[in-house]
Amino acid sequence: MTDTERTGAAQRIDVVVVGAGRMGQGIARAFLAAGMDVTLADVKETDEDRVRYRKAAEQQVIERLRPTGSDSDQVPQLVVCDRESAQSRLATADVVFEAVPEVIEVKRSILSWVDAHVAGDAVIASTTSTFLVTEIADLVEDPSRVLNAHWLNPADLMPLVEVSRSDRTDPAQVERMTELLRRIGKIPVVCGPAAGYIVPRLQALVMNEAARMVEEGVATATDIDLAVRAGLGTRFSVLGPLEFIDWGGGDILYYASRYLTAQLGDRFRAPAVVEDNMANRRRGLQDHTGFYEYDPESTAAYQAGRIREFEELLRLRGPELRADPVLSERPAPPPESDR
Ligand SMILES: NC(=O)C1=CN([C@@H]2O[C@H](COP(=O)(O)OP(=O)(O)OC[C@H]3O[C@@H](n4cnc5c(N)ncnc54)[C@H](O)[C@@H]3O)[C@@H](O)[C@H]2O)C=CC1
Ligand SMILES: O=C(O)[C@@H](O)C(=O)[C@H](O)[C@@H](O)CO
Repeated sequence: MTDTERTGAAQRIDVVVVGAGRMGQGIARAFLAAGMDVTLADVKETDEDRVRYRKAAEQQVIERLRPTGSDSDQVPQLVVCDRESAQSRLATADVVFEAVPEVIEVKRSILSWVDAHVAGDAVIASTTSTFLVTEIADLVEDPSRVLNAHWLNPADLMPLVEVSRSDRTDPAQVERMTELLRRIGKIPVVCGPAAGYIVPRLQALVMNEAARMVEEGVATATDIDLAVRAGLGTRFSVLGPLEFIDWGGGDILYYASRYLTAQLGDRFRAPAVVEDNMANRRRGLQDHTGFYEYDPESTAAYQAGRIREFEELLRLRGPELRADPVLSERPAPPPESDR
């Protein structure tokens, strides 16, 4: 496809998803829901009944598809194909999402196969949760067209997609990917080749700390989950964590981190930027500067806007948060002395 064709408002973009499992199906659904055609390629070579596998994958994509957000009357087309048919699809692809298991040998073999068949100017995106884009880039001949597109699960529902690029990724390919993601209603963020992107890195700390609290008997799993849904999660869906440092006060985080470090250990130590902001009176709203700059003239309006977002969120989510828990907890094992 030429650049002129590509820049047209309603231009067709050939999307091929390689790997028809949980993420591949979700990604396919995200494109279909936005009114775009998609090819979902099942490329595993095996004696198993892959015809049946492909039929099941197709059924799962279609069954869970919600009404399309597109204005077009045209029904988007899903093609679920095998390795052989995928080759011709790759030859005309604009964008390829690799969604095979998180095993580097499998990624290597599939990406090298993709590389051998894909159109010369297509962008190749890995959905890997862990491998750095710098490692993925080494698996194809032209690293300038490689990036990671980390969709969150469930891929069709979660708005965020983290796009991770290496120094070798062509910025134009990053732009092309973020544009495409926006076109299907996703919210892309761009990050460098650092382990854990943004979300897995943050959520691993939260999830491990929650598990640790169960282990230590601090609270029940039900109460910890409710505390996150009604507290942390509710707040962080309106105010990002850095915005909340400024909102609540960088001084509070500075003091809290010292206390928690003394009580619970080094994993709570604040980074230098928090100490530095404290020392230089960049404590957020109160100093009109912190991680963000605040114009005193418009601060009240900004705060009122965020409060309205809270109210709207609670209007929608309040009843679910107050409902009885839907899960029953696994009873804690007896103490070792009783076993
Ligand atoms: N499951 C999750 O919650 C998330 C997964 N990811 C990432 O997405 C990628 C795909 O993960 P899932 O969809 O969960 O995996 P999955 O196991 O559900 O699907 C993998 C697909 O690859 C196929 N496959 C298996 N072995 C193969 C081989 N040797 N050659 C070619 N195809 C093969 C399978 O038949 C299946 O269609 C991974 O890199 C994973 O880390 C990213 C975010 C969340
Ligand atoms: O947030 C997601 O959907 C994914 O990033 C995952 O769950 C990853 O597989 C990882 O964060 C698991 O801990």
